[in-house]
Amino acid sequence: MSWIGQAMLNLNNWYHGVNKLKASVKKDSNPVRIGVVSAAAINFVALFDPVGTHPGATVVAIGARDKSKAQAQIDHYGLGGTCKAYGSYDEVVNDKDVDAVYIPLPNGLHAEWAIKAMRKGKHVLIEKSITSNAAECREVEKVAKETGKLALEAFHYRFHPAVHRVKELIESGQYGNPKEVFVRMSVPSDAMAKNDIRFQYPLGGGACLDLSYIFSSACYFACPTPSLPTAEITIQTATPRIHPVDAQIDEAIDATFTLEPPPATGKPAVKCHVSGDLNRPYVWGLIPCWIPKMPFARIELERARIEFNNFKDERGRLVAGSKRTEKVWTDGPVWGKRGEVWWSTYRYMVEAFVEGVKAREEGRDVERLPWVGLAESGKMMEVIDAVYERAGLAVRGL
Ligand SMILES: NC(=O)C1=CN([C@@H]2O[C@H](COP(=O)(O)OP(=O)(O)OC[C@H]3O[C@@H](n4cnc5c(N)ncnc54)[C@H](OP(=O)(O)O)[C@@H]3O)[C@@H](O)[C@H]2O)C=CC1
Ligand SMILES: O=C1OC[C@@H](O)[C@H](O)[C@H]1O
Repeated sequence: MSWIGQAMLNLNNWYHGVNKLKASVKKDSNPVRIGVVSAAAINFVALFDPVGTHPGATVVAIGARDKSKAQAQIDHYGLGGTCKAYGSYDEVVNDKDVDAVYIPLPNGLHAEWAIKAMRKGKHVLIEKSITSNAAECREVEKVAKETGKLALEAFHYRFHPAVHRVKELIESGQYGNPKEVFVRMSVPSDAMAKNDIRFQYPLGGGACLDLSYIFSSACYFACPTPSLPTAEITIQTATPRIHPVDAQIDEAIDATFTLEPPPATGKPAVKCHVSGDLNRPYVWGLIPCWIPKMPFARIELERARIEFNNFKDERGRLVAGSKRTEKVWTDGPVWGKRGEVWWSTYRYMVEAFVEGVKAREEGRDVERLPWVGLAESGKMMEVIDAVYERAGLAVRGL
């Protein structure tokens, strides 16, 4: 599945000449040294590519269950020289030359390895969904507090200036309060193997956890920041489409819920509708639906509608008010002056993570850094648990 993201990124990099630029990046004398647990398909897009243009970070170790797989990734992406291959995840979290660990494991293994890494003194960047369920997320939060380590869910879309601009338009009040939010995300038919990690219950499979952007973005747009962790969220409906070979797996999910911001915000409740599909059904049961559909968010306000196309991946896509289109690629209300037109959502995320790690190590506070706090990640896991319960499916990881 990650090959789609990789193809888009390669095109972007080719268009903007990013590969030449990577060759000329001079690393700082004290970069954040990142180790990776597993040779996951997403590693290039989410980490190797962004680190390639970041002077303050470097990838120093990859551990896979089979060492040759880690070595193959190092060779394939030209990380040799600075990056060690290990035949286990333990070796990565025990490596004293690793400052932070990126965790792109199946969702059901995130909590275990995030906790192990933090207990070994590492900061952690944890792929979405942060854990299998809310209880595990609370455990991650507890260990982050105990160890003083940073733990960040890799919700890359939240670091892009275009998303911040949409949020700014909503919160400015110029169009009134948000009333309804609709978010859709789907994957073309047959894009993933039948035994993909997303279709395995013991690994935390299912559309809710895999496409958790739909819950995260709907709630982010519906609730004034920073009150989301204390909003009242009530699931109205949750309709899964069950995977043909595993009755515990939601291959698709359609859910509605109301989000009531805390009374202190003075904001009214918002109706949310989210729809996620890991295997778009064949048209008339005959024709595979391979045409990519960009992730899409629509926010209905009292006096305008905002449509945000490709809200997840872009690179500054579009922000449309009632009758105009805005394109935002850099800077914005959260970053201030920062970024390049070719920075991916992941590049922005790595920018924030590295700055957060450096600040934590130096005992400094950072101002205005985009972030997804653990209280919010935990709240989203509560929503996903509740959707599973409402759908009559087991909460993952129990
Ligand atoms: N941010 C984004 O845009 C995206 C995020 N993701 C997230 O990244 C994570 C990984 O996804 P993706 O790269 O597509 O997945 P992959 O299947 O490519 O990678 C998962 C890795 O997990 C390891 N693993 C450990 N135990 C098991 C097991 N029992 N069965 C299978 N694999 C195991 C494997 O590591 P080893 O190398 O040791 O064999 C494998 O490389 C998920 O959390 C997913 O939600 C995925 C795609 C996009
Ligand atoms: O970006 C994504 O798109 C498709 C999903 O299966 C994947 O895990 C997700 O992060």
